Amino acid sequence: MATSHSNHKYPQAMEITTVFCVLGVATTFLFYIWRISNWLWFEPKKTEKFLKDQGLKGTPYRFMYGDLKEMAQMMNEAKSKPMNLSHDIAFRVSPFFHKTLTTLGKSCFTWMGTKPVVHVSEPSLIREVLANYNKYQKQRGGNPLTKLLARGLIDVEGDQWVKHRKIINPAFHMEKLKHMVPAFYVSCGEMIDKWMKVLTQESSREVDVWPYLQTFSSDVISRTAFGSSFEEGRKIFELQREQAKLIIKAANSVYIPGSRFLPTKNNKRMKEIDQQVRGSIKSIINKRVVAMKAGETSRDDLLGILLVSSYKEIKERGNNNFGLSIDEVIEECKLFYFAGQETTGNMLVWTMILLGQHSEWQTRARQEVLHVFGDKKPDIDGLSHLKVINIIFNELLRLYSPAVLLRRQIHEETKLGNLTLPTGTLVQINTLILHHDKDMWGEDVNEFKPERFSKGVSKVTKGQAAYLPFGGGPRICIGQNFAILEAKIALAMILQRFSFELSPSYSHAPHAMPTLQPQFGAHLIMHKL
Ligand code: HEM
Repeated sequence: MATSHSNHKYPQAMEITTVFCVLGVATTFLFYIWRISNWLWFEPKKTEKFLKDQGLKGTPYRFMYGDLKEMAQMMNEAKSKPMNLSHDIAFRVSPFFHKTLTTLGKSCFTWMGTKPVVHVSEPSLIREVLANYNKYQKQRGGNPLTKLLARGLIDVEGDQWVKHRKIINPAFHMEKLKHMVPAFYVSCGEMIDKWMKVLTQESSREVDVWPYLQTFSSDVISRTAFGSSFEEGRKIFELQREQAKLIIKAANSVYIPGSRFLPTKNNKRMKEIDQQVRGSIKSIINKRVVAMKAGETSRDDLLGILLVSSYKEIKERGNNNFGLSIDEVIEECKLFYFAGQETTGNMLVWTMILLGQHSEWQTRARQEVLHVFGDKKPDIDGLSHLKVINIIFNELLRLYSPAVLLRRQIHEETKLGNLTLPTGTLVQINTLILHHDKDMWGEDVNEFKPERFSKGVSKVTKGQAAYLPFGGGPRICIGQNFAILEAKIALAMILQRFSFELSPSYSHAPHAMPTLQPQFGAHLIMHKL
């Protein structure tokens, strides 16, 4: 009896267990469906309403991609042909943001996938965003593989940022930069020799100066970062360049969590490059550490200064946590390439293109260089007398700012002016669009007029945060002086030996990749002087 009773009970228990299992699976399934629907639809729609209710205009949220597809489509269209020779370039460089800000107003919102992007154009609010680096942090999320290009100072927050910035700062003091001038001479001398060779048969000839300037600015970083390990540095740079292309591709698509582990061709190559780059930098650092421990005096390259500064912090504070680990030093070295090479190369290429177009300014700049240095190498003291070149650079960095936008992200609900921004919002400052804003700069905004800066930057901007080629606030570019010094020396040396004008084959096509570059090169007619 007992047996038959229990036989009867077990199937019943099994049924109940099965029901619970099915219910459990169904609940888990529904939970994930709910979470995914929330992430892809309900949250963005709620945010859209929240922002609209505050009177902010914006693009309607579109499932999963937000505005990404339209952005890519508009960018491809813009890229498909050059533009006329005008400095009104924002519509080509940032077609989607330019169109949106023109139609919806300078303060509005758009969508990077599921994330809202609030565009900030009011100088007082820009100042607030840039000043509060703890509230407005660098953008997080997306494809983690994009971090393979560079982390380091540009990517850390809070106390970590304070620590890194303190250790790296000495490398960019004017006093230290002075020791880097010979590296600038050698790299620029090599570029000029190459142009001279191209021009051996004729006194003038068309040259696409863009690849030469890219090699110049990467050689400068290799030499100033690694000193005698320059050749190894060069190889690292080539790999980083390939990495940048793969990363731009990854960053411009919607990231499906976990997809970085898929063995796709892109993913595999990105990881391979990362290993090679890290391995090469590590071996340079190890050699240097061994040499330093053996009593060799530190070198005046960025790596040497970084190591000394890090050891000094550890010694003074008596704790390894105050210094940088080898991994962190590797990241800082990678960052020098990423942050310092392309930007400075771009600054120089646009300078040559603009001086090739505006010959009266080229003549004035050359007269100044010859007056200050004659045909001698430009020395650091003389550089401070280059007033014309100063204002040319100011105007150039306004019209053709290498970094076209700054982006931040908030991690809790935050008040900005009259707006309340929900957690996770991206805040975007469209530097290039701001630099081309008529209301700020006047009717002649799209003209190349260096004289507008003759009384200094703050006179033109009336002290407002409206001119941001190097960013602003505490996280302003650490390499600003380095870049200006390098650009001044290079331009002075070029002007001493060549005059140049735009070639008829030059196609005007400014393009953000991710920094502002001439898409079809920089074809100039170069004349030996
Ligand atoms: C014309 C040349 C350059 C331009 C236009 C430029 C532009 C910028 C901008 C706009 C930022 C701020 C980014 C942000 O706030 O999100 C920045 C940051 C930075 N730049 Fe530059 N840069 C240039 C050259 C350099 C050079 C030569 C180096 C180093 C060798 C460098 C290293 C850095 C670093 C490490 C940061 C991060 C600073 C921090 O977060 O504390 N830059 N740069």
